[in-house]
Amino acid sequence: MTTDHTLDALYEIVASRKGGDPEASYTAKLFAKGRKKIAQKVGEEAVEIAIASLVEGKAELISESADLLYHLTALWADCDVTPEDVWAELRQRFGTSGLDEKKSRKKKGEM
Ligand SMILES: N=c1c2ncn([C@@H]3O[C@H](COP(=O)(O)OP(=O)(O)OP(=O)(O)O)[C@@H](O)[C@H]3O)c2ncn1[C@@H]1O[C@H](COP(=O)(O)O)[C@@H](O)[C@H]1O
Repeated sequence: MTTDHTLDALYEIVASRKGGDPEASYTAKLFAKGRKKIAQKVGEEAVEIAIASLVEGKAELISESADLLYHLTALWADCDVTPEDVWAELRQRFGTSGLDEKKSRKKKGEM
């Protein structure tokens, strides 16, 4: 099953930068620095989100969330994980009860 999601599109672009020119692309430079650096960035961005949610505004939370998702796609690509692997895991957790709830909310006009 494929999804049509901004994160899928971002992942494609980010993954395509692997082995690219570090002078031409921040993402290529990040891959060149290695997994430790990418993982560190993911950790930093997660902390920045936590801080933004507590003491900064909604705009900062959105901006930091975008930074985290970008670095997370880079970490997935470096580890040969695809967004679909993660969506499949989420769908499995969601289970049929989640799908039933979605149907029922749609019927009630809540979605
Ligand atoms: N979505 C992003 C994106 N989000 C954040 N960033 C970069 O991530 C960095 C995070 O901010 P920091 O302040 O932590 O950066 P920094 O201090 O320079 O980072 P380090 O020195 O710690 O590595 C910034 O330099 C941003 O430019 C991004 N860089 C690229 N993209 C997208 O990635 C794709 C590929 O872009 P290129 O990297 O230009 O090829 C494009 O679609 C871009 O839109």
